[in-house]
Formats: sequence, C-alpha cells, structure tokens
Amino acid sequence: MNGTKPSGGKGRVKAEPAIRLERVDKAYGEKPVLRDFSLAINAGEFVTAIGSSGCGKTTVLKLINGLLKPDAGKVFIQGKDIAGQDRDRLRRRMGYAIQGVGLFPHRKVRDNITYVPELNKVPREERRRAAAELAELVRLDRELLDRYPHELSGGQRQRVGLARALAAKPEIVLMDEPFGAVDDITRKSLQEEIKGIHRRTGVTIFFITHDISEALSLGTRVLVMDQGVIHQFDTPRELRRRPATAFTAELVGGAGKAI
Ligand SMILES: Nc1ncnc2c1ncn2[C@@H]1O[C@H](COP(=O)(O)OP(=O)(O)OP(=O)(O)O)[C@@H](O)[C@H]1O
Repeated sequence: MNGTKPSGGKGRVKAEPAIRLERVDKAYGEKPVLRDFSLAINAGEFVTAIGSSGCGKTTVLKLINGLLKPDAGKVFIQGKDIAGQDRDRLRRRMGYAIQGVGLFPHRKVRDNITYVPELNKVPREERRRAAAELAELVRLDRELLDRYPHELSGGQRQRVGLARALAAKPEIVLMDEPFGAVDDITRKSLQEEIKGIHRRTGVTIFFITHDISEALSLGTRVLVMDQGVIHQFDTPRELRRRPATAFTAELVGGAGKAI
C-alpha cells in the first residue's frame, strides 16, 4: 500500500517523506531555475533553506504547495503525487507564513488567524477558542485579538502570521523568510517560539532564510542551494564539520552574516 512499505523484514513500517520532489525541472519562460532537482524531507523535520539570492528557494516552496507546477518531474506530499489534487485543498492543509505576513487589513486579528478554519466551515465558537489557544501558543497578548493589523507592531504581526499558519493544524508549514523584517530582539524571540512549537507539535517545517546563523540554529537539516543546485543537505553539525563544497564552507564560515 502506498506510504506503508515494510522495510528490513523486521515488520517495521517506513513512512513516506512528508515532502518529496523527484527530478523536477522548472523554468520561467526560457530561464531554467531548477533542473533535475530532487529533495526528500521526512515527517517532523525542520528544514532550513539557504542560498544565494535568486537560486530558486521560493520556487521550491511554491512547487511544494502547488502554486507552481513543475515542467517535468513530480512533487509528492505525504506520498501522494499532487499533480491530480485540488490545489486549494492542498494549500489549506499546509501552513504558510511569509515576510510581511500579508494579513487582511479589514479583518480583526482574530479573524485573520482563523481564516483557513473559516474557509473550512469550522463553527464560530470553535474558531474563537482556537484563536485564543493559538495566541497563547505564539505568545500574542489575547487582548490584541480584537484589534486590526495596522494597530500592531511588526513583531506582533509576525506572530499573527505564525498563528494563522498553524490554525488549520497543518502537518506541514512552509515559511519564506518569515522573520526577515523584524529587529534582532524580536527575531530571537520568534525563533525561540518556532523552535518550541516544532518541538511540541512535531510539525514538518520548510523554512527559507537569508541568515546562515538562523539556518544553523533552527534547522534539524539545512539545505544549501546555489543556482538551482543543492550543494549540501545535512545537519548543522555536519555542515560545520564537513562542508561539501567551497560555497558551503564560505557560507558556514560566515555565520553571523546574512547573505
Ligand atoms: N514569476 C517569475 N517570472 C520570471 N522569473 C521569475 C519568476 N519568479 C522567480 N523568477 C526568477 O527565478 C529565479 C529564482 O527565483 P526564486 O524566487 O525561487 O529565488 P530565491 O532563491 O527564493 O531568491 P531570494 O532569496 O532572492 O528570495 C530568480 O532568478 C527569479 O528572478
């Protein structure tokens, strides 16, 4: 059966990766971005992705949630090819947080947080309860739930974005430089929050960053990319001990600097 192949003859069941790209090609017009790109992320991993600007990180993220279709190759989520799946439903199953957050300005914070549950027709009372719980989870003061986004600080808005990404209890959360636009102190505290949430929930996270220190401190594995190619996909410890290429060595050697 799909997703539950026995392995090793010991009766153990090997789970499918949460996310798998298999030999994917992607170009914008004539410009190839990814060529023969393969990647597998296991359930419960916290993968941070880092690389030079324009190397294709966001393209990978958009292929994962079906915003983009591969020109060739396949994308599997929890073992299922997403090609034939309803894209809206697929996206609602995943949390998505981006820099700048993209909150709805005319909705209260509470309704921003529970936007996907509302689409999923979760009753109002249940949504109110969920918003309060999520606010607590991301350490957002509950009294802010009745405000509008413009009445919050940048860091608070980022927490709302995080709460919204977690609202539908997703098994996968995709984050594109979610803490890129906040000051250092707020960023440190948001990093602690997401680390704790990962530890407590076991959610699978794909997290794009420009900050190598952030990549090394948050990731259980770090994906290092340049020009559509994977240089290394390894634990922070291995990256430090055995950088596979000069590009990785330089990146890791410059920890503390953003690229
Ligand atoms: N819609 C588009 N049309 C044309 N080219 C695009 C489009 N989206 C991205 N690109 C190009 O594809 C390449 C990869 O873009 P992508 O956004 O995946 O890179 P990235 O690694 O996330 O970059 P950054 O770190 O700067 O955010 C870039 O050269 C970009 O200019």
